[in-house]
Amino acid sequence: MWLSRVSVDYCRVVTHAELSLAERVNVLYGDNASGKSSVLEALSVLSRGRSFRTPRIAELISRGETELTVAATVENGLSGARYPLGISKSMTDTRIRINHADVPQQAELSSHVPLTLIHPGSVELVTGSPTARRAFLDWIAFYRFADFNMAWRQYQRVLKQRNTCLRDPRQRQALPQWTQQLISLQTVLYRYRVSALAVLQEALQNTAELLAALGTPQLHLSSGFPQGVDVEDETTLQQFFRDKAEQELKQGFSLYGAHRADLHIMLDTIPAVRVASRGQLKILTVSLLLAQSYAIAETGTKRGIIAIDDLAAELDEQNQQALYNTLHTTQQQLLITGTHHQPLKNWVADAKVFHVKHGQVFASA
Ligand SMILES: Nc1ncnc2c1ncn2[C@@H]1O[C@H](COP(=O)(O)OP(=O)(O)OP(=O)(O)O)[C@@H](O)[C@H]1O
Repeated sequence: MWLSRVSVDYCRVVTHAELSLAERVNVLYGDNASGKSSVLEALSVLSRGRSFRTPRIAELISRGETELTVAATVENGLSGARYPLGISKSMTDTRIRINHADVPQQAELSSHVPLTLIHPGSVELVTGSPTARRAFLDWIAFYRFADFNMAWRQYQRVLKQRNTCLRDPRQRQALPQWTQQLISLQTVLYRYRVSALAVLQEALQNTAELLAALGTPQLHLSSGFPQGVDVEDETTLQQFFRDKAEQELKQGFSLYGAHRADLHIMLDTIPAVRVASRGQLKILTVSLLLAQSYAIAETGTKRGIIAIDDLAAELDEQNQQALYNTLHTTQQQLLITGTHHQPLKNWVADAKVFHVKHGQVFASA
């Protein structure tokens, strides 16, 4: 899938923009604060329902306005289908439309916009908390496995109920029931994540040039239980939760389970965050995110959308060249932003170029 047209209304400094995109490479250049990232944030809202810079929608809506809207035309390369979709978000309300019909859930919209975003803050994937890494892996599972989203949502619901039971003595009698449900879902989620990791590892081979100097990272999934606990064995988990009952009741929330899983990213058996330089962390992050995009794109049309905000940030010329070589061989639709300096020169030659100026977007001739 790729986007042939995108329109953005009232996203930060961008009050209105229309972009007629190229199927492969699109470059958005402009001065600092001109609105390049705002356009990518708008795409992030379309794909994931939120920005990559803030969880607060109020910060995203242009000052003085009450609602932002992002609309696009999706082209499905394989089936030849073309259809519009869009999302409007106010402080209190979200409206989603796909092919002229109202849709209640963001997940449905996300499934039509397989976007991977790479931005200067992305490095938190390696350096930050496990939350980002779980979401990273789950995003692959979401696109690759049809029933993953249902299982994931069910898990969130069960976890919430179980935490209420742990916290509130009046609800305590329902604890065994929610614990059992939580146990049943452990295996399901764990297996999805193991499969997502396998897909990711295979896709990572496509980023070999980028990783040449660094070596391929070792990726290990931890289940959210102490090492040695077999999450695929219900009896083991039942006994485990019985043993931990006192500890969990004391804390008042669920201390173990898929919501505590992590994807450990290692270089030569040491956590990457402890050995890699800042530039190397960036290379590693970019490789992982590209692999994520390839993993997602393997379904259906074998295409996805990759948006890279501020491509040049912290990459030396050799790594920029390696990134260029890597991306050049893929089928993905690319949106790349940067200031109009040296780093974009590689891309501009075969790209559709947009100039972003004071929140307006102009297609270059
Ligand atoms: N809610 C808002 N309404 C209007 N303008 C906003 C809002 N939030 C932020 N801005 C302004 O929008 C601009 C943000 O631009 P953006 O981050 O998209 O720029 P950019 O072209 O990516 O810049 P850079 O090259 O520096 O990364 C800033 O000037 C910021 O002050």
